[in-house]
Order: sequence, then structure tokens, then C-alpha cells
Amino acid sequence: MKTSTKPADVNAIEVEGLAGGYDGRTILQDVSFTVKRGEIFFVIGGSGCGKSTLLRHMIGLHQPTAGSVKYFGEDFGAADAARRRELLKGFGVLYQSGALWSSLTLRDNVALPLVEHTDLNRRDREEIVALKLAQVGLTGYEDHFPSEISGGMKKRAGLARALALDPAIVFFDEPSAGLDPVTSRKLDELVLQIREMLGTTLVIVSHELDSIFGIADRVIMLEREAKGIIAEGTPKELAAKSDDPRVQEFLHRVARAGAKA
Ligand SMILES: Nc1ncnc2c1ncn2[C@@H]1O[C@H](COP(=O)(O)OP(=O)(O)OP(=O)(O)O)[C@@H](O)[C@H]1O
Repeated sequence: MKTSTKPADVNAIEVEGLAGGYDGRTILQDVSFTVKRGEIFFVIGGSGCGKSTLLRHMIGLHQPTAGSVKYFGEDFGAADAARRRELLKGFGVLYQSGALWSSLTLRDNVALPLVEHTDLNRRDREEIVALKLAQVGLTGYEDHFPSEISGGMKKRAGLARALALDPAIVFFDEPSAGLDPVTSRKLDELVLQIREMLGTTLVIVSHELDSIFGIADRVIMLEREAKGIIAEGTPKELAAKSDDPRVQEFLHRVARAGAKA
């Protein structure tokens, strides 16, 4: 499934010394890593280690207590509110729940960011919506409501909406949550296609081995006690060479579960 695309040698994201948490409780400290443009970059680790927390601090939903996050060289935390809003338009974000509006058709769900953030007229919006739904294989479902489509299709529709503004970076929290293995693999293939077609940088939170080994260019592994990164590299490198038992246990535990699936 893996493609030959080489990520460009440009840093899309630079996280330096990031710390964060909730209500004075530190969940992450001194977290540093970079993501190259066009890379499919996974944040992996056991439940509660802070994967979603890292994402939330990276996109400004929570303020880091230390460190910086730069997008294409620009410091997100140092930007004023207007500039932040501008930068946020360059991100597509898909939360675990998918969060499509149940009262809106797929067409209107995907159009929402265009209505909110652009001055495009209705006809131009419709064209973009049709293109985005085509990119995720949902042509013909424009008038369906989320309740009328499968879980995998909802994720695809969420992806179409996240892509509406042609973001340079997409953050995807647990793509395979709630999906069967076959549907998960199809979603993985779609992620690869999106990167191929659009050159999008993808940051994906996941603990699912099939996805990690199937499509991740590189991963960081977080650990709860360490409050940060305990391993970084390609999944194969880590599985073969890491001498950290936590990394080995995590990857092999998931490997066994993945092999059955
Ligand atoms: N909004 C919040 N307020 C307070 N504590 C939170 C909040 N969100 C997460 N936490 C706590 O932060 C820690 C890390 O949670 P987080 O959701 O980031 O982990 P995760 O690695 O994404 O886990 P999972 O794989 O189970 O989704 C947990 O102890 C969690 O209880």
C-alpha cells in the first residue's frame, strides 16, 4: 500500500520544548519534533498518554505552558488573534467523533467551512463541494444526511469537509475509531491518495498497527509516565531496533491484534 512519494525537505511543523496539560496538571513536557511537508506523520501510544492533548495544544485549542509550535517557519503561539485565525484556515481537523452536523446534508456539511471562511458565491461553492466529495469517493451522496451513510462514509465526508479550504496540513484524531478493519484499510488508502493528489501533510493520532505500519512515514510514540516522546522513527525501524521494552510491548501487542484482524 505504501507509495514512493518522498516528503519534500521542508518543515511543515516544528514543535520545540512544548509543555501542556489541564488545570495545572502537566500531561506533556519538553516535547520536540518536526514534520516534513507531505509527510504522513503518526502520533502513537497507549490510552491516556496525551496524543489528543498534543494535537489540541498544537492547533491552539489549549495554550501550551511552554515551548513553541511553528507552521512553515511561523510561530503560531506568537501570532496575534487575526493571524492565528488566518493560519487556522490552513489546517483541516478531524476529531475522533467525526462531528458532522446531523441536520445538514453532506453537501451542506462540506460547504460549511466555505460559507464561514470565504466569499465564494453559491455556484463556486457547489463546484468545490462536488470536487471534495469526489476526492473522497462520495459522488452521488451530496443530498444524504449523515444518518443515512455508513461509519466509513462519515469519516470520508469528514475528510472532504476538512479538505474544503485546501489545507496544507490535516490533523486526524483516531481515523479508525469505530471502523471495522476492512473499512479502516480503505480509509488508509484514501489518506495515501490525498497525500499523492494534494501533497497534504497529515498528522494522525492512532494506536492501530495496520495503519501505523501501512501508511506512516514516521511516528513519535508518547508515554504517560514520561509525559512525552519515548521513541521516534519509522515504524519498521522502531519495531526492529528499539531497545525500549515499552515500545516493543506496544508495537508487538498491537501487531498481534493487527495480525488477527
Ligand atoms: N479536557 C480535559 N480536561 C482534563 N483532563 C483531560 C482532558 N482531556 C484529556 N485529559 C486527560 O489528559 C490525559 C491524556 O489524555 P488524552 O486524551 O490526550 O490521551 P490519548 O493518548 O489521546 O488517549 P486515547 O488514546 O485514550 O484517546 C488523560 O489523563 C486524560 O484524562
